[in-house]
Amino acid sequence: MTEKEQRLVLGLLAQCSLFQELSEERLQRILPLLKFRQVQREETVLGMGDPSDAMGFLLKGQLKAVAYSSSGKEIGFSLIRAVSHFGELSLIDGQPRSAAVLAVEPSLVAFLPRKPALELMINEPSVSARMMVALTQLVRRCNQQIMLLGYQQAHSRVCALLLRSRHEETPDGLKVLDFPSQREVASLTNTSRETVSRVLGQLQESGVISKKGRSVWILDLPKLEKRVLEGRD
Ligand SMILES: Nc1ncnc2c1ncn2[C@@H]1O[C@@H]2COP(=O)(O)O[C@H]2[C@H]1O
Repeated sequence: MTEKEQRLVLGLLAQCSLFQELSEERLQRILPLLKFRQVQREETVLGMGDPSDAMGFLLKGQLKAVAYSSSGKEIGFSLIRAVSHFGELSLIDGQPRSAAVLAVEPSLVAFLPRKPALELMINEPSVSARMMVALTQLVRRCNQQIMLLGYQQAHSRVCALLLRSRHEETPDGLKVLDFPSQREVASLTNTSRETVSRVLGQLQESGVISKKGRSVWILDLPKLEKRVLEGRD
């Protein structure tokens, strides 16, 4: 790796929430232990049930944690956005991988082998404290996902996902940040891509949202909340 590449990777690693309080010198010591992998869209990064040999860091791109039903249908657990860690669960409990991790788009990942990853967590209190926060957030997101999947109508599940997404106030309405592609929305809401397209179309027609390409704005928040509760389809 050239010096320029090293600086680039260090800058990306420093953005990972686990490393917010680590010195640059400590991060530099991690660098030579990392194994990098460029992955293509839909490529498997971690296999569900595989033994844990490393912890991953998503430096660029987007991944998703999924499982498959007995009929082979993809069940989306969560999207993983750069820069963040993944593959921490089997590292901590020593059990097989709890989900498959796939690339949503071309991505760059770095793997820290199991032994140094565990040493880092044990020897760096800030990393273990931040890992606890990350695990707490994971439980919260899982609770939200359980609530979302509990809605009988796909319409409500898609509306709930819209509500749960991060928003930003803009003059055009509440902009939904990082709204996933219709394929990923379908996987996260346990429905088909066609249904997602239909629901978004209906919401747009009734003035609840507006859409331009992949960008979505919420125009009528109370109505969207009502749609979740109504379970309309
Ligand atoms: N519900 C979930 N939400 C977010 N990430 C998950 C979820 N389930 C599993 N993962 C991630 O997918 C990874 C699969 O391998 P691990 O079990 O080692 O660690 C897991 C987490 O990093």
